[in-house]
Amino acid sequence: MRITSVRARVFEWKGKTVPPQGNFCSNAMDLVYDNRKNQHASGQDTMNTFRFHGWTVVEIETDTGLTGLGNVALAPKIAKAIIDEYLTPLLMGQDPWDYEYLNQRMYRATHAWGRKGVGMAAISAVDIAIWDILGKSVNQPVFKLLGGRTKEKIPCYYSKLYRTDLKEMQAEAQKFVDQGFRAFKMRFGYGPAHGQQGVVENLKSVEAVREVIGYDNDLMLECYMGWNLEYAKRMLPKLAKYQPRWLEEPVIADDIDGYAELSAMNIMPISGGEHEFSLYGFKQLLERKAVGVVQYDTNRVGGITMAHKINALCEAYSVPVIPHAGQMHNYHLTMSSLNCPMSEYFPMFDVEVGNELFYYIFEGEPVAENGFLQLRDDVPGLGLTLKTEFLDQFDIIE
Ligand SMILES: O=C(O)[C@H](O)[C@H](O)[C@@H](O)CO
Ligand SMILES: [Mg+2]
Repeated sequence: MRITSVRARVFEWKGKTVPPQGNFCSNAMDLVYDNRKNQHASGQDTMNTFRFHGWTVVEIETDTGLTGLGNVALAPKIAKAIIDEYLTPLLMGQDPWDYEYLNQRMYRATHAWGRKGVGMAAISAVDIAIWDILGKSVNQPVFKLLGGRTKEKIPCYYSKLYRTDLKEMQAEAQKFVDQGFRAFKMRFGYGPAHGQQGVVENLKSVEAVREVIGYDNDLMLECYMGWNLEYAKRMLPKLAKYQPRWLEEPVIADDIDGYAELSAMNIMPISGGEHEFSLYGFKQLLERKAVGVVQYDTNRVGGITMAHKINALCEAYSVPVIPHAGQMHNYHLTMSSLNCPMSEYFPMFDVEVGNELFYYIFEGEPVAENGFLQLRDDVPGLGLTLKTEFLDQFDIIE
């Protein structure tokens, strides 16, 4: 089998989006803008650089008539340029079954500038498309090529609960308790720039959500890189009584020592990884005991080939892997490893941050039932096709 074409298109959402309210989600930009209004000079909210309203879709064709689908959401236009300019020439005429060789070829060819961030995200999209082809070529779902079915079905956690009015957050939590979810991730709205008032607001929101979901359900807390070490050290003891399953990305991804210091406090597991890349990035996190839960995203970290290696590394360190975002490219990794206990799950909503956009582009994503997801044994490859229903709400950049 040989690769005959690589097509990368950017799907830019031009449909309705839900404008975030103030203090919607603490994030890495909070410390550098006017936070009293939770916005920066241009009047937009501080989360506005963390929007996923564009998505690059990769389609790889082979001489046997197969097409593989890949995707990347980080810096989609840049990812497309990297795929077109640097990766495609490395792939043409190659055998997709040489996926380790091809992953290494892309990783090493772009190593001078691409080993973190959008370089790895672009490689990820290509690698995911390659694995889609492999599954289709042997009429097996991708998870069967990675280790098979380790779970009858995949437990998943409801992920949203961005910081809004507390009653709204409680109503949202109740709605998904009623749908049978047993685990919930919420977002803080405040961080170091919001002072003691923000500390109080953060604690109020956790109290409010716990009040609804009780203590026989898991609660995870998302900071999205919006705190710093000093603030997190103050917050952890205050949060302990709420028994969170993990506290996510309290500091920026490069502050690995900060992660390690918070983990060493042993108050609650610290999770991270959605902004880390490559096998070596996770080797660092594990060796330095920075995280107690690893959350790479397969469409960022280097693709299925890289994620599969990281799954094995994490297993050796007894650190569970719960990939960022759910989505099919992650579900296959979770299904095929006993060290992946559950998946993140974003239900389909109106487009807000953009985690939901996946549903507007792809057909085939499993819908959670009673807090579980299912992957089918009889659907080859990733199990995705391109959706046509919302095409008119995208600008597509060829
Ligand atoms: O863990 C997550 O789901 C991510 O951090 C979200 O994609 C991001 O939107 C912040 O909630
Ligand atoms: Mg996160």
